[in-house]
Amino acid sequence: ALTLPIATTGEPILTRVAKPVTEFNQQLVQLTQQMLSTLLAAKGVGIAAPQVHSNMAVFIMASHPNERYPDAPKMDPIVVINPSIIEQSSQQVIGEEGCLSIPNTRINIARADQITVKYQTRYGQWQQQTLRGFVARIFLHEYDHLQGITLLEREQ
Ligand SMILES: O=C(CSC(=O)[C@H](Cc1ccccc1)CC(F)(F)F)c1ccccc1
Ligand SMILES: [Zn+2]
Repeated sequence: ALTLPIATTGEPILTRVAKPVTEFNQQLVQLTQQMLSTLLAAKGVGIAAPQVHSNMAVFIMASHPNERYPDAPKMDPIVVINPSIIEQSSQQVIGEEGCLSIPNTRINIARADQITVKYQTRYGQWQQQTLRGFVARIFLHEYDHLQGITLLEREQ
């Protein structure tokens, strides 16, 4: 099967800091393919490597309209590797989030509405982008996973 088991709350992998990717090889391409099929099968809008028991600094964002965010942009999945956050707006927005690793849970989280980020593509090319709204929210949610942080640690 192309999908991978998803780690759930209590599994140590979810609390560890992910390691930077240094080898942009076929193994990495395969991991991103398996993460994508796992994400699509779970009907999520994002997934991070630690959630599929890999400690690599990799995640995928795949925004699409959903009942919580009906006007969410429909976008092609983006593979994000070795991300960093360059700037975050002081303006925050509270929004409801879910997590594939915390089943049947919805938590309201305050996040910066606009962020400037830097990351590498699956081919190792550096990208710098400004993200807003729901896509910024997904990025920050997945970025947290790479720091070993989940919604439960963010909940007020
Ligand atoms: O599609 C989901 C399912 S949960 C999901 O896609 C997580 C990503 C996410 C959901 C909502 C806001 C930000 C990120 C996936 C995770 F946990 F693996 F990262 C969704 C849930 C609540 C609000 C909007 C969408
Ligand atoms: Zn999550």
